[in-house]
Amino acid sequence: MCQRPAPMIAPSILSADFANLASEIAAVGPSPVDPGVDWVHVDVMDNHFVPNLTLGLPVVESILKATDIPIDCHLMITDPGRWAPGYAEAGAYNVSFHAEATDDPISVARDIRAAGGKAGLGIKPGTSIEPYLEILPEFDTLLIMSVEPGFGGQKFMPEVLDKVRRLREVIDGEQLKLLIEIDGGISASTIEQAAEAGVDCFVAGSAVYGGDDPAARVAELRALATAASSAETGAS
Ligand SMILES: O=C(CO)[C@@H](O)[C@H](O)COP(=O)(O)O
Repeated sequence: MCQRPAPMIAPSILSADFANLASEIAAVGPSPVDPGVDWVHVDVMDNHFVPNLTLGLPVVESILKATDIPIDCHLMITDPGRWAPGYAEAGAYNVSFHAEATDDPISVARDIRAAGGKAGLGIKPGTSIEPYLEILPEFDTLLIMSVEPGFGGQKFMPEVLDKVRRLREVIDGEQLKLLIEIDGGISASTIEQAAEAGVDCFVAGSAVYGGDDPAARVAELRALATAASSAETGAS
């Protein structure tokens, strides 16, 4: 048992109204029900790495001008070495690319950090984290996918929590400064088990933007994650 930082909530705008991104992001900012989300999660998909197409750097640049909330870019693209540093240069706080998309994750991570961003490594549900454990210090975030990347609104895959537990053990044992982020199917019914397994940052798309009160949904998720995480670590 050890104390961990308060759980972070990162709404995914994949489920927001793309014609009104500035107001959709403002809707999860500080409000009477919640202090405001920790990160806004932006899914960049290229229709090559995943069978879907979303948005790219020009839209991220506009989002960065529209909000002060740190932007968490999740690149579901081939050739991240070519594109990822540009998102960090533009001002994205965290830039995650996929382990399955490159043979040289260390170089990509170093280029993101050199461009001023935090570096994240995305891991698909079927990918083992074992080969990556020895390069964890190269990263600031490990993004564990709990659905197959590509679409919002899919069912949470609880089996990926074994990877979260393993990571938690290594991070705590080696006292690494690394956040575990989970993405896919996170809702009021699944967030507690993810928090108990050791997740730090929770991405939620449809659970936040699928209803008519995103701030209330964020507050609910935050309360559930905080209670479950505190029970697990023994924090009061
Ligand atoms: O990266 C992805 C999907 O590939 C996610 O960020 C989704 O946006 C999560 O959506 P929900 O599962 O929370 O609806």
